[in-house]
Amino acid sequence: MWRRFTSLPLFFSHLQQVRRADELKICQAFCTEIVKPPVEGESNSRRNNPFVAFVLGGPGSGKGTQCLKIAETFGFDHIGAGDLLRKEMHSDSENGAMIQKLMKEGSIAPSEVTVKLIKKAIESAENRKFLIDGFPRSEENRVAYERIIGAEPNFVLFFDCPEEVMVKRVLNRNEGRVDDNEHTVKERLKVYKAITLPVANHYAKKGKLYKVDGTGTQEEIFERVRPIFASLSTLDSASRGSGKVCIPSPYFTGMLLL
Ligand SMILES: Nc1ncnc2c1ncn2[C@@H]1O[C@H](COP(=O)(O)OP(=O)(O)OP(=O)(O)O)[C@@H](O)[C@H]1O
Ligand SMILES: O=c1ccn([C@@H]2O[C@H](COP(=O)(O)O)[C@@H](O)[C@H]2O)c(=O)[nH]1
Ligand SMILES: [Mg+2]
Repeated sequence: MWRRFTSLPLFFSHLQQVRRADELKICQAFCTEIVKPPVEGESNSRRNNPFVAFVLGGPGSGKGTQCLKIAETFGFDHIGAGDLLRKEMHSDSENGAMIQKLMKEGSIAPSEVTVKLIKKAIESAENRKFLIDGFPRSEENRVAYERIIGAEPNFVLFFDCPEEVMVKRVLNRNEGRVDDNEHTVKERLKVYKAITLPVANHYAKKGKLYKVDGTGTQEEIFERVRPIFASLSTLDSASRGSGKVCIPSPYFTGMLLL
């Protein structure tokens, strides 16, 4: 073995490499491995694979508010599924009336309509890092997205918030939304518990769900979110070339209780 090393420094550098490899294995055992976000100047194949974080939580849990902060701080594009549908509703689209009716009822639009709008938003963006806010709303949405886009999200951010807090926030929101009223919010909560929470559970089982306490001030919540995205940036530079990064698992809180 000594013959392989012509000098003592070379031998110690080999020992260091072995130690780093061992440390990496230990780190991987405690981490959720996700594909790292693309960086400028990368090869086309990596750039063509967008980095996607789904953002889920009940109505009024603060998804949109936090997405704006994440997008601004960490350079993501914010795609609000509900925003895309509202834009479609206010356009001359053939689906406008159907979307308005579903929104008023607190129901979910057909997957093909929503996924088509999301796909268009991803494809027309310069950026390759996306927050997809308020989607998927159902298992059917999830399956349609993964089939049409051809990939799972890199991870899922979930805002956990008590019902009474969410209802209060929705009823205080003053943006002229057709669904910001007591009747619709009650329907939306039913749909959320029955149809959307199973999607969050699906990703929790896969180790992709990061649950964040959605109570407190907007700033307090963002301080809980920040380390998740900060670890992506830090590990991105540390792992350049490997195509993978790890998010340390303290943020992973496992299954949601239904
Ligand atoms: N931490 C907070 N404390 C108090 N109000 C908040 C907080 N976060 C957001 N809000 C306000 O609550 C309302 C709902 O927030 P937001 O629109 O971000 O929720 P959402 O999860 O996107 O809801 P929806 O699913 O209905 O789109 C907004 O008026 C927002 O300004
Ligand atoms: O994937 C989606 C997202 C939204 N909707 C409909 O829009 C409203 C409002 O959505 P927000 O994300 O809260 O803005 C929602 O209640 C659904 O009716 C949808 O169908 N599919
Ligand atoms: Mg929203």
